[in-house]
Amino acid sequence: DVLSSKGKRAPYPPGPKPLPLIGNALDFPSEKFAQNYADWAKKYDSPIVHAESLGNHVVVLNKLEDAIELLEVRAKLYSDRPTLPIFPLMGWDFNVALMPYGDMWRQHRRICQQNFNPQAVRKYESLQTEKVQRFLRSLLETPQDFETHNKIFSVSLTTCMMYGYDIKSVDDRVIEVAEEGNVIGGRLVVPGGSLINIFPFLKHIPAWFPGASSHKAAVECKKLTEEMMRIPTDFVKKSLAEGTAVPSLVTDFYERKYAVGASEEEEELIKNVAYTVYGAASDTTISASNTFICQMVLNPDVQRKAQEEIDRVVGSKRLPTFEDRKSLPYLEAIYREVLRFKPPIPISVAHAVTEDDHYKGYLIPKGTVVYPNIWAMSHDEEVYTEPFAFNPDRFFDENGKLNDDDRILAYGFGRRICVGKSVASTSLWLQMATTLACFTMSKAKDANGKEIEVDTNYEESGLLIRKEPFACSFTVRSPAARKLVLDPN
Ligand code: HEM
Repeated sequence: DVLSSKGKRAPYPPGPKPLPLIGNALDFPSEKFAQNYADWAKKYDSPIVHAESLGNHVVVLNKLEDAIELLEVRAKLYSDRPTLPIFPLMGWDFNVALMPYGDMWRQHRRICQQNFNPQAVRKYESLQTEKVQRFLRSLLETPQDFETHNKIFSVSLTTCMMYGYDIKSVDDRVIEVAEEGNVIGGRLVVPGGSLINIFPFLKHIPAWFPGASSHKAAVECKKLTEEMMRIPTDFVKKSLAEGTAVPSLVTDFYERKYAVGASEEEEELIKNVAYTVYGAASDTTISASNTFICQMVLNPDVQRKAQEEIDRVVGSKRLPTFEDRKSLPYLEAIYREVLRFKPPIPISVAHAVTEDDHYKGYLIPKGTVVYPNIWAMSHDEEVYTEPFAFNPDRFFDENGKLNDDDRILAYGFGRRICVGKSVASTSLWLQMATTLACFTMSKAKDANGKEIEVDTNYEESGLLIRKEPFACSFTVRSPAARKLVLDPN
């Protein structure tokens, strides 16, 4: 059915009209991707929109049902990733999240699944508990630095899970290189970010050539990526040699390798997974937990209701634990609402199509880059009334029970769905539960005692959104809460 009855090929989905030669090169948004593509859906009166430049087709799905049909029901065709010619130059070809659909990806994904499935992640519970307790203690000591504490919580949790490497300060070189690498990399890979993506031959131009600035940035990015992999791996080897190693993905691997041997291939797999997870796990979780804090300040009634629930179910003599999760439905609704309200990767990570496909009368050609617009779906007025209000009550049915809308769209779709979602869910939940149990979050006051308005803006960093810095005051809720923070066990 490639050709319609008149012998013409089926049309592409609607979208801006292409110009001769350059197609839609000038139409692609360079910022606010999610909002812009949602606007296209309105403008062209179609939830599926399309644009094209120099043979590169992009399709954006703004409705959940289309994302499910294409990315999940037709997963066999829609599970590839667009590989940009720039990735190897950046050292990003080892990133599991960006690998093409195939055996190499499958081998890496299997290791992720073995470690991060809902049962397996229980092995991280004591580590998550330890890190959350440190987070609470830092909040008590220097509440004004809550953003730093929040960052250290997520990053150190990840580097401990992967390398047994504890990060205590944001000045740690591993944080620095990852951040620089991500900023440079993020700029290069956004649509329209680098000419190298459009003109692959540019990658043969040496970095020192005048004007080869994105090439230079890629080389810099590669150096940083290699450093980011090397520092914690060296740490693991050293700590094993010194007998100070603690269990982690990479430590366990090298222990096994030294004891019974392992192939070089296996070593690469483990190193690539650890490095990918470091990039995938921290900033996403930080984005979500900052949304949580910000919304608690802006919605004191929601906060109070959650605290009442925790007080009722958990009491004040101990901190909430994972066993309490099923007994705290309102907190569960807050977790859902945080990720609905501000999905950390609003248009997700692009999928790519491996064969020509037809859908709803449109042609989606082989190689098309497909973005599910998570933000548009989670703000779909037909599904969520008043989508721009932060309201956990939307997740309860008329009998006051949690409804079955428990699919967190923020984790993406199909075979490439976030493989770390159980880690993310448990880390975020424990952080939210214990913070609410011990602290009240409210607007900070300036030197004159006047409330400081909360900055609700986000900054786009590649495909990720990060909360802009904002002021917030953390007040310990009671002497009992203070005691729990200081002596949680
Ligand atoms: C709130 C936190 C997080 C959010 C919102 C998030 C979101 C996402 C999204 C949207 C994708 C792309 C899904 C798709 O292509 O359809 C993804 C992929 C991925 N995530 Fe997460 N993520 C989070 C935390 C984590 C954590 C904690 C880990 C690891 C422990 C992780 C590991 C990965 C990996 C490895 C991939 C690539 C999967 C693949 O391409 O096969 N993520 N994540």
